[in-house]
Amino acid sequence: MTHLRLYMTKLYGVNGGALFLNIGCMIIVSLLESVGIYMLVPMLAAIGVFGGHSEMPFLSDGFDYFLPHIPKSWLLPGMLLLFVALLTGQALLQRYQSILSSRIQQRFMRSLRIDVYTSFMKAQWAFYLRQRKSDFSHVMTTELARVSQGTNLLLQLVTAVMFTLIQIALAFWLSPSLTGLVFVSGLVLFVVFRRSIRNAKQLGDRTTELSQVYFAGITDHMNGMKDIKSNLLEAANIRWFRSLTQRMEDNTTQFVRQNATTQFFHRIAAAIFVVSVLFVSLQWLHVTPEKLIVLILIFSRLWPRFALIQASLEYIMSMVSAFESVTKVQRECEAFSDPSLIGLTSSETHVPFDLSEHQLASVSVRQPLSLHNGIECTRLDYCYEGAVEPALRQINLFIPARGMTAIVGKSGAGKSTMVDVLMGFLRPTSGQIQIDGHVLDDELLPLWRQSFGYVSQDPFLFHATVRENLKLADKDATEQQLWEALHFAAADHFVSRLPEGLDTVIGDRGIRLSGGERQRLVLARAILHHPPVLILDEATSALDGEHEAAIQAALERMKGQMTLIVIAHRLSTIRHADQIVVLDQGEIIQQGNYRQLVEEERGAFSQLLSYQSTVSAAP
Ligand SMILES: Nc1ncnc2c1ncn2[C@@H]1O[C@H](COP(=O)(O)OP(=O)(O)OP(=O)(O)O)[C@@H](O)[C@H]1O
Repeated sequence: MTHLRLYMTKLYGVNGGALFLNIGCMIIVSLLESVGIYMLVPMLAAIGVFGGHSEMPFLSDGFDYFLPHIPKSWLLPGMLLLFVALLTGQALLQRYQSILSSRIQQRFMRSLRIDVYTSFMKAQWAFYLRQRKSDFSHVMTTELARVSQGTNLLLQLVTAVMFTLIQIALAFWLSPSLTGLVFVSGLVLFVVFRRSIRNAKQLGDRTTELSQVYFAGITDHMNGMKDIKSNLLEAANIRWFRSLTQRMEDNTTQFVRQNATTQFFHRIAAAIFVVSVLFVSLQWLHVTPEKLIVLILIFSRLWPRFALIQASLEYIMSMVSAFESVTKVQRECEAFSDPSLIGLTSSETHVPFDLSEHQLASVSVRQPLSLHNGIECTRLDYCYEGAVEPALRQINLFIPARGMTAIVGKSGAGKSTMVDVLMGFLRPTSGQIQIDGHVLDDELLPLWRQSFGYVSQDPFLFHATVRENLKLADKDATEQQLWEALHFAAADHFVSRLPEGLDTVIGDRGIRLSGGERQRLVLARAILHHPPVLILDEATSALDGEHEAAIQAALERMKGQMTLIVIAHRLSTIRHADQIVVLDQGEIIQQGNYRQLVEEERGAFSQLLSYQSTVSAAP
């Protein structure tokens, strides 16, 4: 119920007055429909079915007053014309109301999509370490689609309820006792089937769970296709997929079976009910034939609405689960909101979900810090959530501006964690980082985030052209600047050989390029906006000797202009670093330049070097 209330509040928050306008239109459409039904009586009277006289309320007086004044030959055409005019008016209004309903639904969905997507974007990196990425795709696609369907049904439900209430009022006016009877029967049916609404919610929860597993599974399998193929896991995966889709099929069938059963009982009840109405009206209540015609017309239209209300409620309850999972993810994201993206909070805008272009531009324009002295880490600790041992402990380190600092160590030593903490993606558990003497806090973080370029071990490229991928870093970069950056990253030769040069579309995540080519493109992108700090996390691991030497030479040239922080497994690449920091189990165990560290023969660095030379000398 809390989620249903939240949902309604949001629906109203986004659409405001349009919701009331929609309800107003629904009331008028329902009223016009009732008048249409009611007009059948004078029409039938005009044909002479009731002998030219009617006992219907209002109409009897009307007939007595108007009929003598209207020429008989005009009566039927006049009535028919009025009937057509009425139905045309109703159809026009209904058209308007359908469009309005759709706009309400679309506007609400857009708002919800933007809210959820914005909260994903605003979440801190630490949040993504805890979550399966497929859960986000699942929420953004399947769950939001279910909420959209639910919203449509909700609006239909409101229409059905409006129609029902107005028709009941009309029926009550014609025959209170008969209407009372029908109303009580409707309520009894509703109470009898209340359980099925509760069941629908449970089935909806299970649908959410199953589709989450489905989504996570196919995402993992697509990402790990090479491993699946190389380990002959195809058959096992097909078996898993069959079993899961079987459960999904059973769940949906169970829901539809329940819904169909409810509908079945409603239909049986409708048949019994029409017969009973006829019997009770004629035998005991002595209802006149014209009233009976109108009442049967009303009730025969009303009863399917009862059934529709019941069916819609079941569907809506199953959709509430989807809304629940959307709001859950959104709340979790908000709990991990990144303070450096505070500009994306749009509560002060007129339309809360709609960030203006200006706001978006203001948070995406880079205004980097210029680093003068350096970055100082003092007694820095970092422990991952749920981990027993800290990944970084008591790190005291000064990274001088415009120099090259290399971080090395065995696998799992804490190098990537160190870089993530330096970038402000992970907040230290204790200790602090100072940038030119200023503590890296929530206030400084937005500026700091604009001040570095980063190339990861697993560089990311979008399914777009080379040009579009590069321009993500600087949308105003000129052709010359693009080629300069490519040249710096030793990528100009291979890009110029691509079929359409800069305008060649590279595949999904750059899959059509080799690992080394991807790394070089991402490096070109990172330096395009001339960041004061450039962080390379194993950024040259996939390069061959020739290209690595080209990048080394370029980095050499950059020394003195920007601060370089490099994580490298291949120790030959950091020969010219100003300082090398050796990490082991999250601690700094050695520090100095290449020559100093090599001279410490029993030191960790010399050991790392000897492992590497043994490996590279092995036959
Ligand atoms: N998301 C995480 N949750 C929990 N522990 C983590 C997480 N990421 C890393 N760790 C742990 O933190 C420690 C340091 O990991 P980190 O990735 O920083 O090492 P690394 O030196 O970069 O290793 P590699 O050279 O293999 O990339 C490791 O023990 C690792 O298991």
